[in-house]
Amino acid sequence: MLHIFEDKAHLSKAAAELFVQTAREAVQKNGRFTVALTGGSSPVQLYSLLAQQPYLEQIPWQQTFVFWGDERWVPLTDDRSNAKMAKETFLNKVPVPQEQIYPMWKDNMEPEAFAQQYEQQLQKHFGQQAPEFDLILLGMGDDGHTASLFPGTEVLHEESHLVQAYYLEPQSMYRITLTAPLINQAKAICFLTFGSNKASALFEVLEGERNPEKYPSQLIKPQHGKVHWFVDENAASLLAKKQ
Ligand SMILES: O=C(O)[C@H](O)[C@@H](O)[C@H](O)[C@H](O)COP(=O)(O)O
Repeated sequence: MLHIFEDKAHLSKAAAELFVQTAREAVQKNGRFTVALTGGSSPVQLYSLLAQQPYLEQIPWQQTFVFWGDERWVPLTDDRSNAKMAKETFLNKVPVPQEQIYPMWKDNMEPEAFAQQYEQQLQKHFGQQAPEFDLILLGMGDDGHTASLFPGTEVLHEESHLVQAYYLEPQSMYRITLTAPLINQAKAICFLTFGSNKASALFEVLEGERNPEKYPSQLIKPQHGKVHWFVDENAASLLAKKQ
């Protein structure tokens, strides 16, 4: 479902409302809310809103469990860390129990072994139930990547694992990512996409020919859940169908 907003401020406010509503419904139904966060610059405004009223008091923080959609394999003190950014913008300011926050990093561990451990943590969290996140937030790069699902990478074909680590040659670093089959089990997914630099990729992903190898965001098609594209007018400028 496509939602076009005037600008980043309106988009972020609507995303905060979606976060609140999804969290409250999940807790009402299942007693807890499980979310995967995105990194990058797109969610910064949303995250700071979540730590402010009225959202702060509307979110059931005690029942919230926080995972990440992807991460750069860097320590939690590194400025490139998605976990560091989320902690600074909201997690350190809200009453979510520390032990319910699962950053994608552990000192003195290899990324591949860590990815396996993260997968086990997810399996433990979901127990007998299918690993369905209540909400996964995603960004999209101007090359059409999402999470750490980059064009032309092996991980795009992963079918058996929930989490993968791999070396991303062009960036000379390891990345950890939830895989597309896991993301697609989510009950709700929300892409945060704004700026004219995203317009061309957004057009290709939503209205272009199917080519997920080149535009990995096309892989994101939830089996049972909903996908919300929260975009601003600049990002939507090349779309023919505006709703
Ligand atoms: O950076 C990350 O952690 C994510 O891997 C990545 O998928 C991100 O969401 C997009 O690159 C969009 O980034 P921006 O929000 O900075 O445009």
